[in-house]
Amino acid sequence: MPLLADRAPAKVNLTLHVLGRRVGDGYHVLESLVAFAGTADRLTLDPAAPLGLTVSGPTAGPAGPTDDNLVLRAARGLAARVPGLRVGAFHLVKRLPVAAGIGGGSSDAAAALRLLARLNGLSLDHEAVGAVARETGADVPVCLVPRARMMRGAGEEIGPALGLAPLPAVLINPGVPVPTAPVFKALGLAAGQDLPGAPHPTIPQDMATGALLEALAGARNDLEAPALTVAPVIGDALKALRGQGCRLARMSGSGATVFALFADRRAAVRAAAALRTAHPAWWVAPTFLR
Ligand SMILES: C[C@](O)(CO)[C@H](O)COP(=O)(O)OP(=O)(O)OC[C@H]1O[C@@H](n2ccc(N)nc2=O)[C@H](O)[C@@H]1O
Ligand SMILES: Nc1ncnc2c1ncn2[C@@H]1O[C@H](COP(=O)(O)OP(=O)(O)OP(=O)(O)O)[C@@H](O)[C@H]1O
Repeated sequence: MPLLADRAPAKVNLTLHVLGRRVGDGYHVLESLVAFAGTADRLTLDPAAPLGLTVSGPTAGPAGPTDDNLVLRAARGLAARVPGLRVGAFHLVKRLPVAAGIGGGSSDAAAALRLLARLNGLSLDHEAVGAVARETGADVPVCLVPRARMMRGAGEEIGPALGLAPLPAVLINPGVPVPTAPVFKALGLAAGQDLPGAPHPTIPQDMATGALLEALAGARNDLEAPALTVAPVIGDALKALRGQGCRLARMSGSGATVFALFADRRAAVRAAAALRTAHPAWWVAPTFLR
């Protein structure tokens, strides 16, 4: 059987409202419009070999020990739940920045589940696939079918694909890894506490881009302020994007990656070139979000 291959695109939280913090597991309750970039890691699966993983690519080192990789955690989780599951040897080409708020590890795990589902003729709606996605990380369920949609709860409630027009964008990571847990902690919510704030705008199916941009302007990322206390360089990255004549600039997830939306692809490519010249050490990616 030939190699199976898939892409693991970067996840971008176009909005991220924190509604409060749950009693019990202490996870935060969110409402987030999530979209996916063209920029991606790449994952292959060789079904002729035993379960394993090799990693190459520019961010293979920062992704940490191979045995702890979310690709293997997801694969082992699915094998434990589905008797007789066919597995294989994965190879990950890691390009996305790590601990960056763009869910690279989550998207890799979701790609592993898609490849195993394909190899075994399983539907992505299979109960075991959903359960393993939730166990592997809060962002994994939304990455299973990477199309713009709403995410709620702690990440386990996934809305339908919204059919938005692709948004020309630039992603920037200023090179500082920002782990997720300390950013949520810096919000300072006690278990059971709500975070007051204007409600999330409704995003209907097939929303026109102009109306979407208006809705996005009226929304926010509640993790931006706490992330700025953890990594002040995020402020420099936002300022650099805003200097490029974008329609909207905001942080994704728990940072440090920030994104800007542009009127068209040419404007995004031009801004990316200028940002690379001004900040050669930053990761800069012009892309479409969809
Ligand atoms: C910030 C987001 O990226 C937005 O999409 C996600 O909510 C985080 O997703 P993730 O990195 O896959 O999160 P996990 O690896 O499951 O959790 C990392 C840590 O973040 C905190 N966490 C995560 C998700 C959530 N809804 N509330 C939380 O408080 C918890 O302290 C947890 O220990
Ligand atoms: N395939 C993987 N890619 C990246 N990191 C991985 C992977 N597997 C395990 N990890 C570990 O997971 C941690 C978080 O990595 P990741 O890049 O997914 O964070 P993130 O972009 O902040 O995610 P999120 O937006 O979901 O919070 C890293 O510290 C890394 O050691």
